[in-house]
Amino acid sequence: MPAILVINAGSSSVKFAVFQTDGHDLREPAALHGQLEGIGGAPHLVAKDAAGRKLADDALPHDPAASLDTAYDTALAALLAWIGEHEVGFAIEAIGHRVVHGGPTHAAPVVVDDAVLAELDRYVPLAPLHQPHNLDAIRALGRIEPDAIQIACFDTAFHRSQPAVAQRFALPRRFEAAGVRRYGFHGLSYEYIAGRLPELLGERADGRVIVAHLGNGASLCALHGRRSVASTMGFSALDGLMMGTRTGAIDPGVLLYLLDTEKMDSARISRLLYKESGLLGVSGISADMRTLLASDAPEAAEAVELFCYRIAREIGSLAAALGGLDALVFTAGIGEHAAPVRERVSAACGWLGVKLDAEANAAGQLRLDAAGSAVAVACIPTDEEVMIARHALPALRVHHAELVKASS
Ligand SMILES: Nc1ncnc2c1ncn2[C@@H]1O[C@H](COP(=O)(O)OP(=O)(O)O)[C@@H](O)[C@H]1O
Ligand SMILES: CC(=O)OP(=O)(O)O
Ligand SMILES: [Mg+2]
Repeated sequence: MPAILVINAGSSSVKFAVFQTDGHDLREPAALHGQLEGIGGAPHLVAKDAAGRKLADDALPHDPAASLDTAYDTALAALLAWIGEHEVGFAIEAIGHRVVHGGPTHAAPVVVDDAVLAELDRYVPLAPLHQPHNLDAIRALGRIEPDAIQIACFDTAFHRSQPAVAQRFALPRRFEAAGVRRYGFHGLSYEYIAGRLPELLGERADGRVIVAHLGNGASLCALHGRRSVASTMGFSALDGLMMGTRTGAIDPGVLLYLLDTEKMDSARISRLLYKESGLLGVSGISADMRTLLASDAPEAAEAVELFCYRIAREIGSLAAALGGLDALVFTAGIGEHAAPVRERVSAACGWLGVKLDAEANAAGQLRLDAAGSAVAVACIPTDEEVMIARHALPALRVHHAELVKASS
């Protein structure tokens, strides 16, 4: 049975899914899906079938002395071997990857060859927490499965529909020409959510909608007509909301202070902004929302307070860009599971007409707005993997057609 393997590679984990293809169509949901965590440390594989039954919950063998490159190769090879053993008859036709940064050129998925890989390497400094791992996964699978077609699907692509004013910085124009502009991220997640809106919101789906993707990385996207019109993330995945370990938007004067007065170099500042700040930095306890919500420490409470405050302020900003608000949608790890965060953010957006149904919120239902709420509120589990597979299949067909044309 032909199939598409999807890889969503993070800094220390890889989410994966295998979708069967019937002729030209994708068979949903995924036949297999799961997560490989702890690469470079103690790798652990969890896999489930289409019905959600657990097929694996295993520690994988690892060599503590191995480099991260070797650890990635070993972990991905173990994953492929596991897929081969557990689903007899899958023939992986293509591998679809989430690649966080597609730069100014890529508004659609692309088949990866050496030239594309070299171009995507240039965006590593713009997304240092993600891009290297996305590209490592492509390289590792190129070594392990040299005949499979690999297709990159970009987090930035969905935002290319934004008006020029939303993508522009107030810098001299030569910087924009050099690619210094707002890109926006989490696009595969927003695209998936945009596709679910009609069934959940009816005619409001095409109205003014703000989606809050609150995971380890967090951002907001303003949708109108289910297209991205603005986002809180900009040039890099650092801008906008406070995140697990990232600052979000910060007064650029602070960076000058760190350089000039604290004498930090750029590598030190980068570590501070990407890895030591956010929920982790403010709480001094953890980057994990579950730990903070369960903690009695005042610092944990202050971190959660700031997280929610920043979201509410940025919702105000995007509502201004949209000229009002018809619906608010929560998604990703925190958005889907942390009812207290949804409650606080919604309460702070009361002035916009948001009124939450406390019981529906506590139960994590799909629709959360109370009777009489001027704004629809929803909680929709995101699915970046299915979005990647939906992009990869047509890209693969086009690639095959081009090969046939070239050889005739
Ligand atoms: N039950 C829960 N309650 C509160 N927060 C949760 C819960 N489950 C997951 N999370 C939060 O979700 C975050 C991860 O979200 P996820 O979307 O998986 O992130 P990423 O894909 O960026 O790694 C975790 O850091 C954790 O804080
Ligand atoms: C772009 C980004 O921040 O991604 P993630 O949420 O997976 O860290
Ligand atoms: Mg994520």
